[in-house]
Amino acid sequence: MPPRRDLNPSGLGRAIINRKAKDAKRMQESGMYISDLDSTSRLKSVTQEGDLDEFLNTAQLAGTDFTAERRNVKIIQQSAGSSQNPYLLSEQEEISTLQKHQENKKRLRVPRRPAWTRSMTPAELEKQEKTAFLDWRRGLASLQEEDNFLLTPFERNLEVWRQLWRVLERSHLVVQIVDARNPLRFRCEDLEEYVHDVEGAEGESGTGTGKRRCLLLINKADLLTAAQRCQWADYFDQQGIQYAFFSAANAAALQQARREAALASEEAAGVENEEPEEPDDSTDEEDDSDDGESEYESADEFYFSEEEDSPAGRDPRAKVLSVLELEDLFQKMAPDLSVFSAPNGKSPEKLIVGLVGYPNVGKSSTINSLLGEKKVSVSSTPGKTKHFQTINLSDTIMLCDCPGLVFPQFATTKADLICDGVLPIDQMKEHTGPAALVAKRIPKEVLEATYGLTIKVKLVEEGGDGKVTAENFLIAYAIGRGYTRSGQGNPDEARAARYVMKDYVTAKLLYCHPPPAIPDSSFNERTHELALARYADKKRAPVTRVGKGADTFVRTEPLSTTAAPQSSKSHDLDRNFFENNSALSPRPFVQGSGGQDGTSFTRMRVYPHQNSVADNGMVISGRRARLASVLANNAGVLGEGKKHHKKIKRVKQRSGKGYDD
Ligand SMILES: Nc1nc2c(ncn2[C@@H]2O[C@H](COP(=O)(O)OP(=O)(O)OP(=O)(O)O)[C@@H](O)[C@H]2O)c(=O)[nH]1
Repeated sequence: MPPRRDLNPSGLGRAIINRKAKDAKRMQESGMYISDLDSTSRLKSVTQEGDLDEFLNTAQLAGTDFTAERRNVKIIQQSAGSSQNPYLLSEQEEISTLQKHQENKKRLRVPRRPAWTRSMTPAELEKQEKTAFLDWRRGLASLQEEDNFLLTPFERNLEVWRQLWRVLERSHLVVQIVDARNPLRFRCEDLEEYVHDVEGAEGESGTGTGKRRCLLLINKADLLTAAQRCQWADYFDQQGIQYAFFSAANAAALQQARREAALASEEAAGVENEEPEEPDDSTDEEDDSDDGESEYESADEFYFSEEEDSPAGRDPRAKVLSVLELEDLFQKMAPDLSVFSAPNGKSPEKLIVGLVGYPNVGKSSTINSLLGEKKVSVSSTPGKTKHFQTINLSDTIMLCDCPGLVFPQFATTKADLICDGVLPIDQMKEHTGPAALVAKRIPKEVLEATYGLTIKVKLVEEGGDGKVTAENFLIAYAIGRGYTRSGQGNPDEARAARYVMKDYVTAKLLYCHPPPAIPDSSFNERTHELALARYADKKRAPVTRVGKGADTFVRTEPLSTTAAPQSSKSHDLDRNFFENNSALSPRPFVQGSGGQDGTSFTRMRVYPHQNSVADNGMVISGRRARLASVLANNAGVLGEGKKHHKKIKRVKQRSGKGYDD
C-alpha cells in the first residue's frame, strides 16, 4: 500500500520553502537582484561589479523600466617600446590627476540616509533609502562618465551603507581608523562632514546634528619612525584635524607580556597549575590563558625602538598612545552626552564610540587591544567584519564596530588599492601593476636583502634603464622559491606576485606614504636603512641560469650580500669556482624540501625575516623586538592592568593570519 500523503501542508519543509521565498522577495526589493540569498550574503561587500551586474543592480534599485544605453569604450593605447606599465600612470599623468582630484574632492560624497521618523512604515523607509542611494550612485556615475574621472571600486551594496548609517546614528564619538602607512588614502573627509549632519537616532529633525565628534586614529603607528610621525603630526595640525597615533599590535604585545609576567611570577611562587578559578574582582589581571601566538607575526620586524629616544620620539604629538591613554582620549574628546537626550528626557548612560574605516586598517585589532582580549576576529584578508557589533568596553564606554567600508575615492589605479590592502590579493586578476608599484617604491637592495635574491636588471649599456621592473623582480623571486608554471616550467610570476603582495600588505616590505609636499625618498630613507640592517646577514639564494645551445649549463651564483653587476672576469671566476666546488654550492630552494641548504625545517631558517634589529644592533626575534620597543616607550606599564574586563574569559580563535578564509 502506498504511504499515506501528509494532509497537513504546514510541515517544516514547507516552512523552510516559505521562508526562502520571503527572503528572496525581500532581497529583490532591497537592491540585490540575485535571489538565492541569506542574511550573510545580503551584507556581502560589493566593490567591483561587472558591467552587466552594475546595469542590473541599477535597474533593480530604480524599480522602473530602463533603457540600455551604449557606453563609450575607452581604449588605452600604449606607445610601442615604452617600459611604462599600462596599468599604472606616468609621473606626469599622476601629478595632473592628483591636482584634478584635489579640485573636485567635494563631489565625492558618502551616501546620506534620508531623514526619517518613527511614524514611517518599513516600506516607505525602504523606498526612500533606495531612491536616495540610487541618486547617489547616479551622481558618481556621472562623475565617471561625463567628467571622465576614474573612481576606486567603492562599496555598492546598500545594506553595507545601512550598517554605517546605524553606527553613526548610535555613536557620540566617531573614530575613523586609518593605516599609518597611507593615512590620506584611508581618510574620508566627507565622512567627517556627514558625522556632523547625522540626525539623532530618534530621527527627529535637528536632535542629533552638529553634536557628534570625530577623531582620526592612525593605527599601525609601529610601522612609522618617530620622525615620520612628527611630519604627519605637523600636517594634521596644519589642517586642524584631531588625531592620535596608536598601535594595536604594540598594545597586544604588551598585554601578552603582562600575562607572561603574571604566569612566571605565579610559577615562581610555586602555584600549582590547576583548573583556573574565576578571577577575583580585586585583581588587575584579566586573563591567564594564552596560546603563545602573536597576531602580528608578519609585521613583527618593524619596531623603531631606537627612534623613540630621538628628539622626534619625545615629541608628545608623535606619541603612540597606550590602551589606557586612548581610552582617556575618548573620554576627553566626547561631547556632552546630555545633548543627546531621548524624548523622555533621559541622557545616554554610556559614551558610544563608533569605529569606522576601510577593510583591513585594524578596527578589530584595535577593539581587541582595548578589550585586552580577542573578542573580534582578526584577519589579514580585507572585509572580514560583516555586521556592526556593539561591545561594552567599560561602565562608561561602549564600542560600536562597523564593517570595513570602501568609500568612494578618486582612483589613481586599482594597483594602488591592492597595495593598500583594500582589495583582496586572492581576487587580484592583474599582477604586474601592483608588483610594479612595489618595485618602484622599495629599493632594489632592500628587495634583494629581504628575499636573499639577486635581481637582474637591464643596464643602460644593454638598452635598459637600470631599474627593477615588476617582471625581473617576480622572475627572480619565482626562481628563488622554485615556483614554476606547469607545462614548460617557466617561472610562475603570478604566484610570486601573490606572495610579494601579501608581504607588502603585511608590511614585511615596508613603504610609508609621506604627507603632501614631502618627497618619498627622504621620507622612507630611514625605513629602508633599517630594513637593510635587519637583513644584512641574510644569504642570497642561488640564481639558476640556463645558457643557450651547446654551452648550456646550470650554475649557482655565489652567496653575496651586494648586488653589483658582474664583470666577465668575475663571471668566469664564479663559474670556475662553482663547477669545481659543486658540493659546496648551495642547492636551490625547493618548496617542501626543508631548509634552503637541504637541512631540516627550522623557523629561523624558513622565516628569517622574523628577525629584528635591537638598539644595540643585535638581531632579536620579532616579538621581543616589539616588546622592547613598547617597554622603552612605556616604562612601568607591565603592571598597568585594566580592571573592567577581568571577568571576560578569552575564547581561543584562529587568527586567520597568513590564510585566506
Ligand atoms: N603592524 C601592525 N599590524 C596591525 C596592527 N593592527 C592590525 N594589524 C594587522 O592588520 C590586519 C587587519 O587587522 P583587522 O583588525 O582584522 O582589520 P579590520 O579593520 O578589522 O578588518 P575588517 O574586518 O576587514 O574590517 C591584520 O593582519 C592585523 O594583524 C598594528 O597596530 N600594527
